[in-house]
Amino acid sequence: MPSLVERAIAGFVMTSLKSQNAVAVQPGSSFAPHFTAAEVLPNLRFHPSHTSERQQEQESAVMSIDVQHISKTFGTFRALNDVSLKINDGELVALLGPSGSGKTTLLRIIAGLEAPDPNPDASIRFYDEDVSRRPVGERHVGFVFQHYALFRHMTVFENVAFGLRVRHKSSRPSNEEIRDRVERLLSLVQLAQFSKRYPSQLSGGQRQRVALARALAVEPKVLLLDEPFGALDAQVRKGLRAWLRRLHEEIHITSVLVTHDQEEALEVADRVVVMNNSKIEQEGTPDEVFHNAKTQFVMEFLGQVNVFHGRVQRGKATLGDLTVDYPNYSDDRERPATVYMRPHEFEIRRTSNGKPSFPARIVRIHSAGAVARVFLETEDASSVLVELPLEEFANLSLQDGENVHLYPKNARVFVPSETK
Ligand SMILES: Nc1ncnc2c1ncn2[C@@H]1O[C@H](COP(=O)(O)OP(=O)(O)OP(=O)(O)O)[C@@H](O)[C@H]1O
Repeated sequence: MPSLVERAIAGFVMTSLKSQNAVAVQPGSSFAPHFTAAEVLPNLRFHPSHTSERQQEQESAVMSIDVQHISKTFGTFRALNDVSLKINDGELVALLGPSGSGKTTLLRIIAGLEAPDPNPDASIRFYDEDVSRRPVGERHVGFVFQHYALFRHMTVFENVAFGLRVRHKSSRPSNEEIRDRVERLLSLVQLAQFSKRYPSQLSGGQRQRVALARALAVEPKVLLLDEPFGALDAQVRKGLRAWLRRLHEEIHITSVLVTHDQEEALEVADRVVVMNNSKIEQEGTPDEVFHNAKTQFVMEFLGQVNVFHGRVQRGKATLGDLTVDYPNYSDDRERPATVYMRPHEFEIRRTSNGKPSFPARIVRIHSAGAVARVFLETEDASSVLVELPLEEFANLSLQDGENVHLYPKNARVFVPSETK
C-alpha cells in the first residue's frame, strides 16, 4: 500500500528515474493523441490554439497564478528574496536558473509544500483566489517530480487511477468512469498498450509519461513540473521536450516547469523566468530573454557568448579599433565595460575590407555538426568562438593556423552596476 505521505499527496505524481535505464523515444513514433484533449479531460478549461484566437484571449488574460512578495529563509540563508510572478491562464512558464537559485523553492511554495516567510504583503493567488492558507491537498495542483517514485507494486493503469480512487466517496468517480478516463489519458500520452505493465517494465521516458498522465488524471488547475526529464539521457530528454510542448499545445493547462537546462526552457516554454541568487533576474518570451538580455548574468547564462573588455565614454563603447554607440553612458569620465558577442554574430574575412575588425588566428575548427565552429585567438590572446553556416564555411575553406579578420555584426555592452 502507498504510505500515508503518498496518500496525502494523492493528487500529485511523483516519479524517480534515478536507477533506471533510459530508453530512447522511438524515432518517428507519433505522439498525436487519439482523443481530443476535451474528451480526455472534460472538466479542464481548454484554450484555442489558433494564434489570433490565443492573442484575443491573452488580451483579456485571466491570471492563473499570482505570487507577490515571496521570501523564504532557511536558517540564515535566504533562498527567495521578495519574488513576484504572474502566470497567465494556459501559459507554460519555465523557471530557469543555476543550481541553488531558488527555482524549486518557488515551485514548492506555489504548490503549498513550503510556506513563505511571514509578510503581510506576501500573497499566493490561484485564479484570483487567495490560496496561501490552503494546504497542499486543496490547491488542485498536479506534480511531476524527478525524485519520487511511481508506485512500484501498481500497474501503469492503477498508478494513473490512484488519485481518483483515493478520493472521498462523495467526489469519487464510478469504476467505469475511472477506467474510461485512465484509458483516454494513457492514449493521450501514447501508452495505452502498456496499461498492465509495472513501472519496472518501462523505460525512464515512458515512466515520466505515466507520471504526467497521473498528474492530469485529477484534473488539476495547474501542473507543476520539477526537472521532470532531469535524470534522462540527452536524446530522450530532447524527444520528451518536444512531446511535452505538443501536449501543451493540445491541452493548454497552466504549467510551471523548473529546469536548469536553457535549451529545454527556450524550446518548450511560452515564457521564461530566469532566476539567479534568490531573485528573478529577467522574464520574457524565449526570444526576448535570449536576444534582449537585460543583465550580464542573463547574457552569459543563455547560450554561448564571447566576452571582451572595453571602455565607455561620451555615448560610445570602444573595443580595440571598434566603436559602437552606447547612449546609456554619456559621461566624459571613461569607464570599463564588458562587451558580448554571440558566436553566430561574426563575419570572417581573409583580407581586411577597411572597416574596423579584430585580426585573429584560427587555432581549431570543428565542422562535424549543423554549423562550423571556428576557435580563434586575437592579438591580445583572447579566445573567440565563431559559428558559421556550413555553406559559408565551405566557401571560405578556412584552415587551422590561418590569420583572418573578424567583423562583429552585433555587440551588447554592459557597464558594471548599470544595465542596458
Ligand atoms: N529545506 C531546506 N533547508 C535548508 N536550505 C534549503 C532547503 N531547501 C532549499 N535550500 C537552499 O535554498 C537554496 C535554493 O534551493 P532550490 O532547491 O530552490 O534551488 P534550485 O534553483 O531549485 O536548485 P537546483 O537546480 O539545484 O534544484 C539552495 O541554496 C538550497 O541549499
